[in-house]
Amino acid sequence: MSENHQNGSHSSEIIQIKNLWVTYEKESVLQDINLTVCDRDYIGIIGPNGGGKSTLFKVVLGLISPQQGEIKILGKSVEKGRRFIGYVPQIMQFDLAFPITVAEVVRMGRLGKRKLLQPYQKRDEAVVKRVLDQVGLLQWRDRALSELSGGQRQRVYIARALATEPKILLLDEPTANLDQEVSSTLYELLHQLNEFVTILMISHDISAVSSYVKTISCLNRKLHYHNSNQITSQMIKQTYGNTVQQVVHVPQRFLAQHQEDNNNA
Ligand SMILES: Nc1ncnc2c1ncn2[C@@H]1O[C@H](COP(=O)(O)OP(=O)(O)OP(=O)(O)O)[C@@H](O)[C@H]1O
Repeated sequence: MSENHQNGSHSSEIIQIKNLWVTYEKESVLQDINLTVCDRDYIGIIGPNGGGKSTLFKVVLGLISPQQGEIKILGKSVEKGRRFIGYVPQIMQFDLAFPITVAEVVRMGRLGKRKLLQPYQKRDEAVVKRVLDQVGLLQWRDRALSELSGGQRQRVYIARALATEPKILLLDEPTANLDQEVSSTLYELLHQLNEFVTILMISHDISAVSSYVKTISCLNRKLHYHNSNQITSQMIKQTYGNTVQQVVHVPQRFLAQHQEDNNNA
């Protein structure tokens, strides 16, 4: 069963996941995951700690192999298709004492585009300039990474992912440790990038997610895709298995009324 686009609103399929199972030490962390991601989708993936969100990204990136199931990226195997993915991991551990400039970090995104030991080409520099401009940091290109704020650094890592010229961006908790205002600016940036790139974003910040993404997937070992960005109390209970306020502290005003909630009212 395909988990999304049952309305047939999009055409080109970017990622297809079918009957995917991942097991660590006899414990199934991902159970029969089915998901179709289409061009320019912007999917927020929410779920409890340990629900398998990062594991899902790792399988899509080919960092771990599933026990069962199939993944296609632009119709290709993970091995061939992952070059179309730009990845922004959960916590970027850069030693800020290391003397590296913003442009040098972003240029790392071009490493996979060159032959070993080949110097950077003019085209690499043009891409670095373009993506720094896209994230609003062109004037910071020669500054040391350590001089930037947390929000600006996150933009640098997004620019590094964009420098790979991806069709898909995977972001794992991009606003972790950022305050609300900086997070909002980052979500605005992602909204702009979504005009030309498909986005899958893991977040615990479910009230923000519902404001910015197009659709939501709830993952707690099993995946439930919702063809809407409206979060209902039923979705939260289904995913977190408990009452909403106890588990995720989401203000009631962010919860859309589910059809059954309305019927029961
Ligand atoms: N390499 C591993 N070996 C064994 N168990 C693992 C491994 N990686 C993850 N796990 C376990 O798999 C489960 C899912 O982990 P995962 O990191 O995918 O969850 P998550 O939803 O991303 O969690 P969080 O929101 O806390 O980041 C957890 O119980 C975790 O302990």
